[in-house]
Amino acid sequence: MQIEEIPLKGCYLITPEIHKDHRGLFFEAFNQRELEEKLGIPLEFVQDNHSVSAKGVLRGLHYQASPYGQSKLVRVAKGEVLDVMVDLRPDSLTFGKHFKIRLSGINGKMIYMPKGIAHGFIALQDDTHFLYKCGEYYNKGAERGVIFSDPSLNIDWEYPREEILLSEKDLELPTLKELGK
Ligand SMILES: Cc1cn([C@H]2C[C@H](O)[C@@H](COP(=O)(O)OP(=O)(O)O[C@H]3O[C@@H](C)C(=O)[C@@H](O)[C@H]3O)O2)c(=O)[nH]c1=O
Repeated sequence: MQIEEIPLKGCYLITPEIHKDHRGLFFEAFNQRELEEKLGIPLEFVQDNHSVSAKGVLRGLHYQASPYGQSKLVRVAKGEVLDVMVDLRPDSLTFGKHFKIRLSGINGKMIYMPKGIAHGFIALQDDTHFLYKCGEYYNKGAERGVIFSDPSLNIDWEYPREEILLSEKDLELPTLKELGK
């Protein structure tokens, strides 16, 4: 697997080695020992999540409040997304900045993000399967989010606004300013 640090400190792009043959392909989606060695940090994931989205579904931007923050290792098993991370760590040099990347079942790319990052994605194909490991359990009371269209974040979702599908919860998320951040 290849690892590159992306412009948000502590976030990494992971490209697995994909073995193709006449039957199809094979790759290691998670190898704790190798990933810990390459990232230089201990990893302890306690929950695996799997969501399925239709084209145009936008989930985000989500995080859990301290002390329930979640590191995440995210990937797409089928379909494609534009994945977006926003740095909400108050002491970070890249606070308020975002990074986006296309993840797909074809490119197999993954992102590791530490806690303190708000995360979201838009599905670019129907029946997109998004899989992720979390370093902390889901905690309903600690769920937080920032509205995807926050003008101060200025994220180009590269998708027509009128075709974006959101949950009612995500439609009502606050801006960073409203959160007092
Ligand atoms: C996230 C989550 C949701 N749920 C439940 C709550 C709700 O009834 C249903 C759907 O939840 P949501 O609408 O919050 O699902 P979703 O919008 O897919 O939320 C996810 O979005 C992406 C971008 C993330 O990064 C994740 O951390 C998570 O916040 O599933 C769990 O049981 N466990 C979980 O870990």
